[in-house]
Amino acid sequence: MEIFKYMEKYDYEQLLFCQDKESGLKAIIAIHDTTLGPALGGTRMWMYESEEAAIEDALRLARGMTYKNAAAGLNLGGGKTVIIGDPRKDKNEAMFRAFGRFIQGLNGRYITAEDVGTTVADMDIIYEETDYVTGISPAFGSSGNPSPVTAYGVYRGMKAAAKEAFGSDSLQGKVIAVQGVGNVAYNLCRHLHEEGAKLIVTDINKEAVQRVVEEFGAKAVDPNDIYSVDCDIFAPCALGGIINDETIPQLKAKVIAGAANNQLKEARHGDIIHEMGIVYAPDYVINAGGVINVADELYGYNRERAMKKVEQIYNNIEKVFEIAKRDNIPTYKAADRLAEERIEKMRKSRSQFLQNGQHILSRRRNR
Ligand SMILES: NC(=O)c1ccc[n+]([C@@H]2O[C@H](COP(=O)([O-])OP(=O)(O)OC[C@H]3O[C@@H](n4cnc5c(N)ncnc54)[C@H](O)[C@@H]3O)[C@@H](O)[C@H]2O)c1
Ligand SMILES: CC(C)C[C@H](N)C(=O)O
Repeated sequence: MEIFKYMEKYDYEQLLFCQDKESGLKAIIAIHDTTLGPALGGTRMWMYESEEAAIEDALRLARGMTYKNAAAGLNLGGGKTVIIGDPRKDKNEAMFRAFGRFIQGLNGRYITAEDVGTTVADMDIIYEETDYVTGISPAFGSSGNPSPVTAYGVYRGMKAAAKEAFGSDSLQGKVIAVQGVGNVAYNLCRHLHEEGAKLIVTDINKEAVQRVVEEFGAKAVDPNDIYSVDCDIFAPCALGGIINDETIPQLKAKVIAGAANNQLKEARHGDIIHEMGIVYAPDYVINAGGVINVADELYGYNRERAMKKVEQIYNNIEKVFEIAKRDNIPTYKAADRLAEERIEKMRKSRSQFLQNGQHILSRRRNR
């Protein structure tokens, strides 16, 4: 992989390799763009097949956070970390403390939080070494696990997408196929069940499936069958890349709205579903609830204020649909336009000189 060539292509600012032999830490921090503010994005721990795969994932996810934060209206740039290792076996306290010191060394250019393979307990350890971490325990006056809030945002965005497709945002009686019923989707299923939706679910984890079957009366299907079930809405909440050449011909849903990051395998798949008349709620707009919630910690966490912002995901999805119609483009491109327009406006206004510009985190210290 030609790293500088790749960084230049998507205009990345910085890529850092962090190594600590004693604890086994091998982390890669990617900072994509800090035009809007410090880069905020989670830390993923995963058993990557190669170092190249880890670098690619860090870079791709960091850029995704730039767009997610911009489209959500946050004054934050985009970054992400990947730690190479098995989250079930390779974690230890010294590793997260060493990682916390590396973050501290960046002096606020990057702020971390949870992602796949990391937990609130891990963030609490990082917090021993640095202030630049969010998603820490409520015991510290913080926001805790972002997943239930992400789920609420997906629920709100799904309602906006239903309104676009069916003329009403009510999900009562709608058949919704949910792929993956982990941390986010379990909570999503609860909201959908409470509104009277009918759930069809799948997961490779049988216990997770059993829980939603028992608690929410969901019908279970095999993982390979979820794409072709008769449903109104398909909610991908497990993996990326699941909207692809193999799955698209199977889809019967009129709406795609779910939590998973990077749902389109390639951009052209967004064009194909657009041509088919499927209403697609772009992933990084609908799943921004978690980052909106943790970002509120930077102002001194207030749950009510954070949830009000998460409610706005409904309006953000509507905005995407408006841009798509205005410019006659698919919704995934409209989402990019929403984010890029905001970044460009700020880039221009930032050319003004500002003496003693305060860092966003200084507000947290002064409260
Ligand atoms: N947690 C958050 O706040 C958050 C925020 C934004 C985006 N996301 C994205 O949402 C998705 C879900 O996140 P999560 O925190 O719920 O993760 P999770 O690991 O708790 O849940 C994912 C579930 O998908 C299942 N799964 C994996 N492969 C599958 C397959 N082939 N078929 C069916 N099920 C499969 C897993 O067994 C697991 O139960 C991820 O893509 C994540 O990146 C999460
Ligand atoms: C900051 C985190 C809550 C980000 C979350 N993992 C996401 O992908 O949006």
